Amino acid sequence: MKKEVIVVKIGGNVLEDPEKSQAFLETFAQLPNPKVLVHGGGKTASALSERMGIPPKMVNGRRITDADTLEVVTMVYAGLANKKVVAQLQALGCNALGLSGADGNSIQAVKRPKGQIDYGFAGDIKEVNCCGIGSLIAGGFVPVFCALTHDGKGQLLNTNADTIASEVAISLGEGYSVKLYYCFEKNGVLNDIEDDDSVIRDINPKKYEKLVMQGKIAAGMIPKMDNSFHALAHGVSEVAIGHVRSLQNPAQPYTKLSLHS
Ligand SMILES: Nc1ncnc2c1ncn2[C@@H]1O[C@H](COP(=O)(O)OP(=O)(O)O)[C@@H](O)[C@H]1O
Ligand SMILES: CC(=O)N[C@@H](CCC(=O)OP(=O)(O)O)C(=O)O
Repeated sequence: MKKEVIVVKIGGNVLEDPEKSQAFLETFAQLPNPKVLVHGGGKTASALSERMGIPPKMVNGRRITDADTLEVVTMVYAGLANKKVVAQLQALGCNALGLSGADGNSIQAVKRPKGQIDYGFAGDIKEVNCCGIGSLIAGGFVPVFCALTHDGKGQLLNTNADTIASEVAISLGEGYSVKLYYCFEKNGVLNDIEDDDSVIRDINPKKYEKLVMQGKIAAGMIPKMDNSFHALAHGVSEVAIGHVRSLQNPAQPYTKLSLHS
């Protein structure tokens, strides 16, 4: 039987709030090893970008990353956000090791080709170095990835953190039974976004399509769901979306994804 590993993604909405962030990190630190954390930071990047006089531009939930924006996101994701998370985890006794996709050649990507929209320095993942990540895990480290990849020719690229989480989970599937958990500020995928008690417990692609058509699933939830189904279709054993409470206590409601009804 394959050994289990959990890949957890935490978004910028939780990280921005010191109390929520601390509560999440305490729960994450208590999860058994092996484990991997992927964090976002989009909200902090947008705020710093504004302060620097570079108005953030998002299209379909993805950031248009021109050269100036790439500098901002590199400072925020690989610097401020990653190092804060790592230091807090260390304080909780979790041997976190902060990484961008360039470190240890962990995640290579290609610059997204210009289509109708030019996303600039945004990267589509080409290859995850599962051996490298596997040896860090085997060495007792807890890899903590930020939302940056590289193209192998010296160029850093901005890559959606939900996508990094699903691709890292898929690559680890070669050696492990992988659980992927998207943790965010709500209780799960909601039937009514205003009602945190309306968690949809199970979603398959057919139900997802219907919920999108009804306008019940929108915005940042769409890439999260697409990444979730992609991970399930490529060997990840279990994918869930929910609040940190359900990571701590599986009896709490959360959304479980499946490919079949
Ligand atoms: N049906 C839904 N249930 C829950 N959240 C939803 C739903 N539809 C859209 N959303 C939005 O998706 C967001 C989560 O995606 P995102 O902003 O990418 O989060 P994060 O980066 O924090 O992981 C929620 O904050 C919410 O506004
Ligand atoms: C290309 C692209 O859009 N990258 C994202 C990466 C950060 C991210 O995904 O952060 P959250 O998880 O907090 O949203 C961005 O710059 O916003």
